[in-house]
Amino acid sequence: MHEPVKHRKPAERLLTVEAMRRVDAAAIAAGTPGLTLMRAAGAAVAECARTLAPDGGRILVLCGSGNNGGDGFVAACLLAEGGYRVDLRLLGEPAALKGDAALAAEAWAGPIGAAEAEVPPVDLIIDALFGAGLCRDLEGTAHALVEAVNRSGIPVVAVDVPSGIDGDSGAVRGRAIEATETVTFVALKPGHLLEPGRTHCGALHVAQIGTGEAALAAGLAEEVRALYRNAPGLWRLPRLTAGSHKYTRGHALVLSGPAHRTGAARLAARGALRVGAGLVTVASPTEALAENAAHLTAIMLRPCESADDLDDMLADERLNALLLGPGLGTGPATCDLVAVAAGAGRALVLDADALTSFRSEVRTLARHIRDGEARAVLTPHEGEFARLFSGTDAVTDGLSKTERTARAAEIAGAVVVLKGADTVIAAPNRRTAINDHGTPHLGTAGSGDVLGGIIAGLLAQGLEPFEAASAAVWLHGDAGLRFGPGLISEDLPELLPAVLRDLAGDA
Ligand SMILES: NC(=O)C1=CN([C@@H]2O[C@H](COP(=O)(O)OP(=O)(O)OC[C@H]3O[C@@H](n4cnc5c(N)ncnc54)[C@H](O)[C@@H]3O)[C@@H](O)[C@H]2O)[C@H](O)CC1
Ligand SMILES: [K+]
Repeated sequence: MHEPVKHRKPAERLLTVEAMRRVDAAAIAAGTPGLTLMRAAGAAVAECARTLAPDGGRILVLCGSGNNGGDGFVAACLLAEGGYRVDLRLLGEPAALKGDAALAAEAWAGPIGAAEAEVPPVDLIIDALFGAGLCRDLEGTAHALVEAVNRSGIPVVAVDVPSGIDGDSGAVRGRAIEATETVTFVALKPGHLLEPGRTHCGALHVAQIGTGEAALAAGLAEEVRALYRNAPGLWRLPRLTAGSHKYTRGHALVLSGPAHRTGAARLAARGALRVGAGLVTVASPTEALAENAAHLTAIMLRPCESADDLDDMLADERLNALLLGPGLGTGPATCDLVAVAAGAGRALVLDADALTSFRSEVRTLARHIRDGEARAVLTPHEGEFARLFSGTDAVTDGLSKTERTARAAEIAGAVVVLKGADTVIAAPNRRTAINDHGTPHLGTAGSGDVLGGIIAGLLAQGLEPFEAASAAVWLHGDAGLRFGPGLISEDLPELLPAVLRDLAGDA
């Protein structure tokens, strides 16, 4: 059974590799020797190793020539002292060891073997080859050794980052260790949460190594954007008061597609209502009214044949959150509807067909949003993203998913939710959250429609776009985690009451 997340923790900031280096430097400048940090890092690795290896078991420690390797040497000393049979192998020449890593190596009394592309029969492997200093694809012996480790099926504890994973993007650089557990330091890096890095990490542990809050603040001070792990500490859901009633909880309007394509809008509308919008209306072409009416009860229905009809409807200022896209159909008519919706200056969610209709015309869409001062959230999956932002620098090769999403948000002048196993939410000011709270079972028809509705429902209740989008992605993921196999999108709105109850219970 999915355990409800205890929240009220402050938002978890992520550190880029560069920011981590600044944290290290600030701690050392404040008087903490680098070797002290390394000893604490190595001790955290050894502690994790003890939970995976049998007492007195055989442990292979693979060290690189940098400080990641230095952490490995420290862990090897502690494990050997603790009675484990440690086989330490170095990738590269001992002369290449410098600074703190060299000092850590000097403390190792055992033999230093040469790391080759083979793995002896051991109970556990510690991967201390490469960490934050990975700067190119693995090749040669390094590549072959990582392949051998992965083929061995032996449990692996990765130091800081699985070797071969880029700490900022989560990309695999040639080949990467498939770790059982990963011990990182001070804070998670984006690569620990972005795929495929997330999957390569296995269970994640963040160890504090004595850098201190002041060093963390110093490291974060120059961050070009605030990077977070999405969790309830990052946003606050609307709270009902005794005076709350349906007119104080906003009114979401969802545009429906034509007959036989109305289900997506209904899924979205149900999500908006379940997450707490006071009123939800589906605006539907006349020919689909009966089809929609047959399925709707608490959700109201209005005819809408054209952009003019929508314009007339939006004279009602109480319609404060709009969702266009699911099942709407692509083409000029949808572009006209989006232009009117954006021009009304409301909170606006654009998904699916509303995004595809502006393929490679994102600057036109951005102009509608800007001119209408709409508080917009775009929710593309990768395909819709590529089409919408084609021709812009948001789709430049080699960029991390966080960078692509932040650039897209700046270009669109809207919050962008780039959906996937690792969903990234970014605001035009580059504030970014990575969501790893979800399940592959959410990959089912209509799941994105429900997500759009949850965002619209939270916008209707007054949440700002970045918080509404981040909260909705997390709620959507939590609902999916409660159901698992057999999940279909119709289940998702009905799971929200339990999700909301558990969150409220933790207040
Ligand atoms: N506060 C902390 O987070 C601490 C982290 N520690 C550890 O330090 C490493 C980072 O150490 P660094 O020396 O900068 O780099 P690496 O050890 O990751 O890399 C070693 C070395 O390898 C070379 N290299 C890079 N890519 C390749 C490649 N594809 N093929 C071959 N060689 C490569 C490059 O020259 C690097 O310099 C961090 O991960 C933590 O584990 C501190 O120990 C404690 C504080
Ligand atoms: K590593």
